[in-house]
Amino acid sequence: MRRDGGGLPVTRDLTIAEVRLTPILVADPPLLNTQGVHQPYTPRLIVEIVTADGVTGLGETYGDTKYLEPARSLAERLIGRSVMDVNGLFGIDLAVDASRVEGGTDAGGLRGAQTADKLRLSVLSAFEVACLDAQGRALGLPVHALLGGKVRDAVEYSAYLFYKWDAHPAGVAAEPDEWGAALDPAGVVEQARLFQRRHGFGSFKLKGGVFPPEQETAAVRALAEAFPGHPLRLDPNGAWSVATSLKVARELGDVLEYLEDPTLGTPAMAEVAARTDVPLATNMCVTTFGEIKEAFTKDAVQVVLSDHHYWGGLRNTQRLAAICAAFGVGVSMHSNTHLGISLAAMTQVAATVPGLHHACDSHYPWQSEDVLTERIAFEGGRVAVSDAPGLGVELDRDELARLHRRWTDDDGALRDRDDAAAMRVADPAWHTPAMPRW
Ligand SMILES: O=C([O-])C(=O)C[C@H](O)[C@@H](O)C(=O)[O-]
Ligand SMILES: [Mg+2]
Repeated sequence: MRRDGGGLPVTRDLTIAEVRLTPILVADPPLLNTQGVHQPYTPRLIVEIVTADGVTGLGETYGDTKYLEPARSLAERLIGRSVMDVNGLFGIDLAVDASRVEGGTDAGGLRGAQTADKLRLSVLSAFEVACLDAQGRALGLPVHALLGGKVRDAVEYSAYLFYKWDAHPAGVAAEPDEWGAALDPAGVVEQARLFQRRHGFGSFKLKGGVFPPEQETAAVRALAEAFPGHPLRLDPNGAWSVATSLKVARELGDVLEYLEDPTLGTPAMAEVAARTDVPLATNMCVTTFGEIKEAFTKDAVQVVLSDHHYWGGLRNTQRLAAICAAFGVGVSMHSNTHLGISLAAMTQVAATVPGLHHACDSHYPWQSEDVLTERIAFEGGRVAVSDAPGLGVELDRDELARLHRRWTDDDGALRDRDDAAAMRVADPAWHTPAMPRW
């Protein structure tokens, strides 16, 4: 218990008095993936949980409409509960509209199967993080201490390379983009050099599934020549058949740290894994606890990329890491257009995971806008683990208001991320590709 200067216990009223939900639209460059291209602005939801004596905890999650509806219902039901009652939070019967999700895939297929429970957890995770942040601020402890303590002082991230255009299509309102185009091996290497110069990253992941595999293989070869000995990954988001996956694994086996989701679904991943020594990583076929058994018993994946948003928060991320350790499966982190609150949360939990042997993914360098008073810095590709109370970040209210105004001003076209629709602006004939594409 904290004590005041005279040694007396300080009592805190940790009852939740207010919950503020702020949907925002943040700038996103024209990054290409197998579904299409990123919209010029992407939705996020910022959660603030305020205690009776004025401590505010921050959380962040996906901001599409399907997340906002359950978030609003949850926010109302939290008033009067304690920020300490995180187990109780997960026990709240949070009804989500299953018809919106069941049988579908997440983000047009980039994040695996969508289920009502995964949607529920993706919402709850932001509230869990906000509760932990509030607890930490109230108790004067960093979130990692609330999670059992850090086992490292810095968390390594990888450069997340994308094929990209130099700008969004003509006529589309967008923020200036200083990265330039990357549409061939030379462009990819140039982008990697920029990432290394700006942030010191030592490992590189290329988002693939955009061009035929020969072109992407050539880009990874060019990276291997430019950065000899550095860990490299290629992630086509399931765009390849088993045969194509095996061909790429043969051609790049000597330079790849792992291949990420070369093909769709656990059975196909297991087939690939059985016939190559290249480790397979996933943020698509193992995205929920229910998917673990089949994948691990079939030895379909060797690395799971956790994402605290859809796995249901920081404590579930620790549980996932423990299960992976028991099965000898590696663990790392998936990332998706998140801002600094989530990067701080990822860093706090990653600091507590003992067997984290792979650099985590982060889109953060692509996000030119943030809602923090101070951006989080990568030094030598690492984020220092904050020991400040809570997540160790502060909200920039003016920026939050500005990005929220962008959301309210939007006619609804951008409030639900749709990479295929964004691609149709440039190519009206574009449709979501049938998988496997190659
Ligand atoms: O598979 C992955 O690593 C991702 O899903 C990350 C993102 O969705 C990425 O593909 C994107 O945003 O285009
Ligand atoms: Mg992936």
